[in-house]
Formats: sequence, structure tokens, C-alpha cells
Amino acid sequence: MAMLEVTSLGISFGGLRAVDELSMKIEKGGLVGLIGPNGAGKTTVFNMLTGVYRPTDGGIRLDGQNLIGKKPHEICKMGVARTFQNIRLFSELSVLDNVKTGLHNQITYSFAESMFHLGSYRKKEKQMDEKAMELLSVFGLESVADYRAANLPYGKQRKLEIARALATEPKLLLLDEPAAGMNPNETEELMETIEVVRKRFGVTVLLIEHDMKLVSGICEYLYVLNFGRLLAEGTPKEVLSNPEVVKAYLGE
Ligand SMILES: Nc1ncnc2c1ncn2[C@@H]1O[C@H](COP(=O)(O)OP(=O)(O)OP(=O)(O)O)[C@@H](O)[C@H]1O
Repeated sequence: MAMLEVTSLGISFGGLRAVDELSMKIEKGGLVGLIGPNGAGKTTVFNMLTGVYRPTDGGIRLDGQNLIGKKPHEICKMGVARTFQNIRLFSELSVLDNVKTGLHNQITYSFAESMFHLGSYRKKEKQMDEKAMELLSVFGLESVADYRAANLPYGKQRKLEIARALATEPKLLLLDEPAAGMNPNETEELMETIEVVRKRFGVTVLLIEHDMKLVSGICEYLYVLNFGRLLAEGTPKEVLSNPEVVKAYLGE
């Protein structure tokens, strides 16, 4: 059974068919890219996978469990985490606290524990600090744990967003243009980080990306959307040499 199985997925906004008849399968531990020109429907797919939008038709299964009709927080608990095209961090919180917000899925306190700062509360806080620091170290962010998130350089904010998403212990990690706005060095570093993250956390990754170097460098398989429909799928080599794909990208 595939980790993620999307069948004939579609959504309409009024008269606009933003995604139509999309089918995809991602195996556990896979690193797959979702590419396509601007406005092709990629982010809309992420919004359906995370319960932000309810598809008009089709199915989504994660490890065999139906995701259609589930609320975003339920889908998060079922093991789907995402990052956004425009970074969405808690900019006033510290780097450490941003990651800790993601950990609240795993570690919870009772009302009394948090009100009275009982021993068990302090123990759980310590546990969370350690876990968050461990995650930050994967991204080389441990030395800036006390900085305000807003004060981090852009490339580090992107990494922090991934660290926070991982804190929810997802099975499936959705990355929406993780390299957007990064310089070539930062992109290179990010590619390595995504590889490390996948192996270390055993997470399945689906990423939206415009940077073809990143896509062909790390993805094993690509799905290409154009005007909401699947235009092509295959290995990066197959897809990027497909004349239809080249045409869609050049807008001929
Ligand atoms: N809530 C909405 N209401 C109406 N139209 C929407 C809504 N969300 C997305 N769309 C439309 O759906 C289409 C697909 O948009 P989407 O953002 O998914 O594309 P994309 O492939 O992610 O583009 P980009 O690469 O530019 O981010 C666009 O025409 C967009 O305007």
C-alpha cells in the first residue's frame, strides 16, 4: 500500500476547475516533486491534502486512511505536516519556541499542570526543550535558539519552518517551494538537509518547487501539473526531457 494515494482528485472554485482528475501515489520514504507553471494548481493540491480545502471530487488516503472531510488539525494528528510558500513563523517568538509549538501534538499538559507549574509540567517542559534543541541541531540552528524568529536570515527561517513541521512527527512532509528566495549556496545546503531529514526521520516528502536544479537533484519521481491536470509523471530525467513539459514551462 502506498503511503499517499490520491485518486481522481478535483476541485472547482466557482467556474474555475483548479485541479482536475489528479491521481498520484507516493511510497513510504519517497521524495517526490510536484511541479508545474504558475497557477497550475500545486498549492491547491497541498491545501486539499491538509484539509484547508475540501475537494469537489476524488479521494485521498494516507496509509490507507481516508483524509477527505477531515479538519486540518485532525490531518496534522494523522501525520501530515507542511511548510508554506510564504514563510509562516511566529515571528515574535524565539526560534526554540517556534519548534516547541509543533511539539504540542506529542506532549500535552493538563490544566492543573500548566496552572500550577507542577513537577510533571517542568519535566515535560524540559523534555520539550531537549527535543526542540535536537531538531534545531539537525538544521544547524541550535546556536540561534534564543533569537527571535524574525531576526533570522531568510534561509534560516526556511529551515526553521521545516524543523517546526517535523516537530509534529509527520509521516508525510509537504514542502511548498522550500528554496524560494534562496541563493544557490543556500539551495545546495537545503537539498542536503532535505536528504538528511528524510533518512533520519524516515519521513515521506512531497515538495513543490520551481528550482529545477533542486527538483532534479533530489526527487526520485515527479508529477507535472498544468492547468490543474496531470501533464506528465516519471523520473526527473524522463519528465524534464518531455517536450510537452518543456512547452508548458516556456509557455509556447
Ligand atoms: N480559494 C480560491 N478561490 C478561487 N480561486 C482559487 C483559490 N485558490 C486557488 N485558486 C485558483 O486556482 C488556481 C491554482 O492556484 P494555485 O495557487 O494552486 O497554483 P500554483 O500551481 O500553486 O501556482 P504558483 O506556482 O504560482 O504558486 C489559480 O488560478 C488560483 O487563482
